[in-house]
Amino acid sequence: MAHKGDLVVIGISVGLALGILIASLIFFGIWWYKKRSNLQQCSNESTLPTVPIRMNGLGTSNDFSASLASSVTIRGSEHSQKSSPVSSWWNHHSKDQFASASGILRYSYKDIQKATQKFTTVLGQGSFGPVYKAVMPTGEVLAVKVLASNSKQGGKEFQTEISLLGRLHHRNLVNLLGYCVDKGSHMLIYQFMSNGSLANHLYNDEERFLSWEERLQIALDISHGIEYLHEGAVPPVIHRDLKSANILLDQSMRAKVADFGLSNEEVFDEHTSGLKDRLNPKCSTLVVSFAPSFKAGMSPDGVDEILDKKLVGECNIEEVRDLAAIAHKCLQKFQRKRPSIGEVSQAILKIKQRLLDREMSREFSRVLSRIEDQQVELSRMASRKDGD
Ligand SMILES: Nc1ncnc2c1ncn2[C@@H]1O[C@H](COP(=O)(O)OP(=O)(O)OP(=O)(O)O)[C@@H](O)[C@H]1O
Repeated sequence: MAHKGDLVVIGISVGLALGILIASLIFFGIWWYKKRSNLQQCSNESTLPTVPIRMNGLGTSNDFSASLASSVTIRGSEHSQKSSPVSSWWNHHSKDQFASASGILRYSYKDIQKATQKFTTVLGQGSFGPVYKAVMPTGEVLAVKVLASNSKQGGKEFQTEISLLGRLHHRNLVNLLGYCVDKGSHMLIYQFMSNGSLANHLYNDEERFLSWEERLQIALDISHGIEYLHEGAVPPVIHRDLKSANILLDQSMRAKVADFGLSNEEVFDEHTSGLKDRLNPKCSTLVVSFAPSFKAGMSPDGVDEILDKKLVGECNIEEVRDLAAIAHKCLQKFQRKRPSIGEVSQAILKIKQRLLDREMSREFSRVLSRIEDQQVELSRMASRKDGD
């Protein structure tokens, strides 16, 4: 017969064992429940929309899709995404489901028709098709590029522009804000650039004169935009149609690079030489800023001959020469002799810094001379008072 003390020990042990078992069951139950609800949440998120589709220019619909995410490479994301062909999303996903993971909104044909007053607000005409100004019911002003139905490369360009611009965001690039695929029309919707193209400002005498300071800033803006395309985008993007018509100016005359219709990611070949033809687009970056007729092979000393006549006497010729020297380097025949776009930006920044220093010392001497004038005036008043 068991001893009374033994029974107590056995009872406590059994109790402890049961307690541990129950605690483990509770712990396991909570863990399992949490895991299950996490999994459920993840599967819900993967089918959930990332971006609302705007309908009628007002609200948002519940028609969402994350489908583009697989075909769009966002900076810092896995390189493997690059292998998704641009056209695959177009062929394999319903148009109604398409929405970009990068915040591009979808508009209906009716929205755009209304916002462009039945397509009467023409801003210009490019090889892609006409561009219209659109005022949305919210007051937002946009630029709508309509893909001409007879455009040869239009369909492909349209796909390229959406997939490229959807993932490229920089203050010196004209951002794609939306698109419209409706009633057989394809449209791209961009931020509106109220001061139009740089080409217009350079070649149209009726446009306001661009000062040297503004031109230098425009060159810097362009080089920053291109630097982002070459060195910030993954994979890098080469514009391939960089010209003053594709540089647009905002209300503060700050420049943004536009029109990626001819951009082509295929120029990047990571297995061979990296960026093929790496520096070609850089050549035109600076040239537009001061001399419409700058030519390859021209010495930077010849800059006086090609300087925009409107700038003569209105700029610091040393700064002009320095900028010409950078442009000249960009036009070198051999690629290895040309600077990288990062070097170009740095070089322009230095010129801008000198310009700012010059402006500051000019302002300083202006203030000094004002103080001197006041001192003279004060001593004159003091001597007059002494005379009284
Ligand atoms: N986002 C915008 N904001 C304001 N105006 C614009 C905008 N985009 C284009 N435009 C105007 O529409 C015109 C045509 O633009 P588009 O980009 O279609 O052609 P392009 O660049 O002039 O020529 P191409 O297509 O041959 O390169 C531009 O010159 C500009 O005046």
